[in-house]
Amino acid sequence: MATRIRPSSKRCAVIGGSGFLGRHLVEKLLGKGYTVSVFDIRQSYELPGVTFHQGDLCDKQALLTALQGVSLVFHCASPAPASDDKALFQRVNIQGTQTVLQECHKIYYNKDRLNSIKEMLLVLTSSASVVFEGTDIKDGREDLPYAKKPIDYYTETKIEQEKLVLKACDKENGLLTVAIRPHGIFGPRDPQLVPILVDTARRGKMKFIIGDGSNLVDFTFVDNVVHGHILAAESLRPESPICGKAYHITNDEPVRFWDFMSDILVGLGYAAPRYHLPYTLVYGLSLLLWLLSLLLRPLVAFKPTFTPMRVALAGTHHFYSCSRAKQDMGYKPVVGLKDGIRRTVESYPHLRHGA
Ligand SMILES: NC(=O)C1=CN([C@@H]2O[C@H](COP(=O)(O)OP(=O)(O)OC[C@H]3O[C@@H](n4cnc5c(N)ncnc54)[C@H](O)[C@@H]3O)[C@@H](O)[C@H]2O)C=CC1
Ligand SMILES: CC(C)=CCC[C@@H](C)[C@H]1CC[C@H]2C3=C(CC[C@]12C)[C@@]1(C)CCC(=O)C[C@@H]1CC3
Repeated sequence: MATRIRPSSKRCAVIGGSGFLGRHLVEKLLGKGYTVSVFDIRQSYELPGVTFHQGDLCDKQALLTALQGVSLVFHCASPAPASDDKALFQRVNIQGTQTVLQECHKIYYNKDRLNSIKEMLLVLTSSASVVFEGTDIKDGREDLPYAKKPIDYYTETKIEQEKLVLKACDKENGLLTVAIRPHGIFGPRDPQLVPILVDTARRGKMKFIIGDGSNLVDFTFVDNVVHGHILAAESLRPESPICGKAYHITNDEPVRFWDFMSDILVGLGYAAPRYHLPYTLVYGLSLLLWLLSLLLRPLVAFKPTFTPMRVALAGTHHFYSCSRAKQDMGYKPVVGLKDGIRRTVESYPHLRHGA
């Protein structure tokens, strides 16, 4: 019979802990004296103080094993937004999240009183994009309605996932939940932003600015996102105002999308984009390409670089207010944007021009 592990407030689980954000979160938690169970479909590193459980989020038994002895769960697993596999998003983000909620309930109810879990705490990594429909958002607050026409399957399922988690918050039944909505996470080891940007530059496609280049966007250094998650976890108590709510976590320094991209590109030795293209033209073309890729899918598989979502992200304003997080949990970014960009650029020597 498996040994029962007594839960401790310094033991937690990170679902998706092998990923970019997950690993940064795990490292910070270890530094704060937590021991961590990582649950992920892959194992990408080893660290003292971390127990790895390799498995799929939808596998109840595997998940239950990983959550033994834990009363704090961070859920930051998701398929990559670049995928267009609708079934995968539904399975992982919706069914997988339902499984997480069920297993959290099970841990709470199956506790023999010796375990003395007061509450199960669940911190979900949602996304500020749950309110983004492809049009400008300026200083958006958490009370903006969810996107009625989500721009892709990723966004569609992140909305459902957040609704499920917030609705499950139930003080009477010992499950406390909160959702963190980061935006544009960047930093060392990010598999998306810098690699996509550099790849686009290396293919000679980073010459153009979509629109007039004045659109303001939030980019959030990964340490700030981690800080927001840990603050949320440590503030999550039955009497706390954060129970069952969503919180924007950003760098709180909106920046022109194209200035941010140029700073990274120039920092890595590439030329900044210079020529302007009209936004509506590029967006229209991206829609056409996307439709074409769907129609031709049975014959040829091609993935357009310029998806409608990416063009919308590159050509509109989308920045969010963090005043709710500041007020309810004392959030303040710990790393400024300039410093974050410098640290990020330095962490990618292999992506420098000519490397
Ligand atoms: N990167 C960004 O800019 C933003 C990310 N987010 C959210 O942050 C979270 C983390 O994102 P990243 O670290 O950037 O992504 P990532 O792709 O680096 O990490 C996700 C992790 O989830 C794991 N995973 C995927 N499917 C799984 C499954 N079926 N069972 C178990 N594990 C599974 C992956 O193996 C991976 O390690 C995601 O929920 C994402 O939606 C939200 C806003 C912005
Ligand atoms: C703010 C935010 C939510 C960022 C998320 C990260 C990615 C969606 C971006 C990271 C690199 C970006 C990028 C483009 C679109 C958005 C990203 C993928 C372009 C494809 C937009 C059109 C171009 O001219 C090239 C860009 C390359 C980098």
